[in-house]
Amino acid sequence: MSFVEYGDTIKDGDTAIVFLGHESMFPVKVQHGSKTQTKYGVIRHSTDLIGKRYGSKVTCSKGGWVFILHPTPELWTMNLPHRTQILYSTDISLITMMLELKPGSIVCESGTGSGSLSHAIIRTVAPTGHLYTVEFHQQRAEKAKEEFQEHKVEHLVTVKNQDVCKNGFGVSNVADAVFLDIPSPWEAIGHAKSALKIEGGRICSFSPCIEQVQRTCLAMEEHGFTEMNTLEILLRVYNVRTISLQIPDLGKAQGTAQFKSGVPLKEMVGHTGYLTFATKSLF
Ligand SMILES: C[S@@+](CC[C@H](N)C(=O)[O-])C[C@H]1O[C@@H](n2cnc3c(N)ncnc32)[C@H](O)[C@@H]1O
Repeated sequence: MSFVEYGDTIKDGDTAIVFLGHESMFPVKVQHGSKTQTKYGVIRHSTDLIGKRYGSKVTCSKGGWVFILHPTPELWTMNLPHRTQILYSTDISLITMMLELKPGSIVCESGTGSGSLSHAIIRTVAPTGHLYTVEFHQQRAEKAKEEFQEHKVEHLVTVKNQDVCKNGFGVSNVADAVFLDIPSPWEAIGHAKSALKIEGGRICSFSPCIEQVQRTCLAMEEHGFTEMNTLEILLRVYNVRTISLQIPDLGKAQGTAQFKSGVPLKEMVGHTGYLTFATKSLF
């Protein structure tokens, strides 16, 4: 198993996703001799997991069953241990598209945080690209490194434990794209410009507050970035329901009829943050 290559069977040392339902799943580190408790009973790694195919239905000790899924960056985002606020797949998908990331891209990111975005970037730029990710909190940087090793993507990522606003990304003129998710991104715009390729590239900064966006835009302008654009993405989820409606009284039919209808959820995830994109141009 690796987060960038699909493996058919579950192996000792893999990170697998135990899927109990859409609202209930968790990651598990597969280890010979280990056991995992679920509400359906125990899963014994040696007999129930190792050697089974990913996607298998596994019966737990109390007779209930779960699916064991191959990890993906999307599942990891939904299940990872939170050490910070994280970016979710809705924002990540826009970031990936607007930064024009693809296999082979070189990307700089700060801060690493819980590694949610990092895993998605790594999967996109594999097998020939690279992510340079900078995190000034020592334990977070170390934990991220450890997870990248466990997920067998360490050859695609370099973790640096330093302050990006003071020391930058540790690389010059190599990046196709730079992503910032830090409280004062305007202090890192100069370093982002130096990390980007001489001939140009894309930058994105994520900030929850509009005042941060204003300062970041001013800094981007000062450093000659162009095509500046700030977007906010809101996800509106619809439930498909069967509803009953009164039949209009046109003289014949009476009563109610049943229809399928798409009904938006009463509550939706609100503002996460503003995404400011810009281009480093040669001129
Ligand atoms: C909100 S989290 C990033 C979450 C990440 N995007 C994810 O999806 O998991 C922000 C991180 O930036 C780090 N950070 C803040 N300022 C920094 C700086 N100047 N240099 C490096 N890291 C910084 C924090 O320690 C924190 O871990």
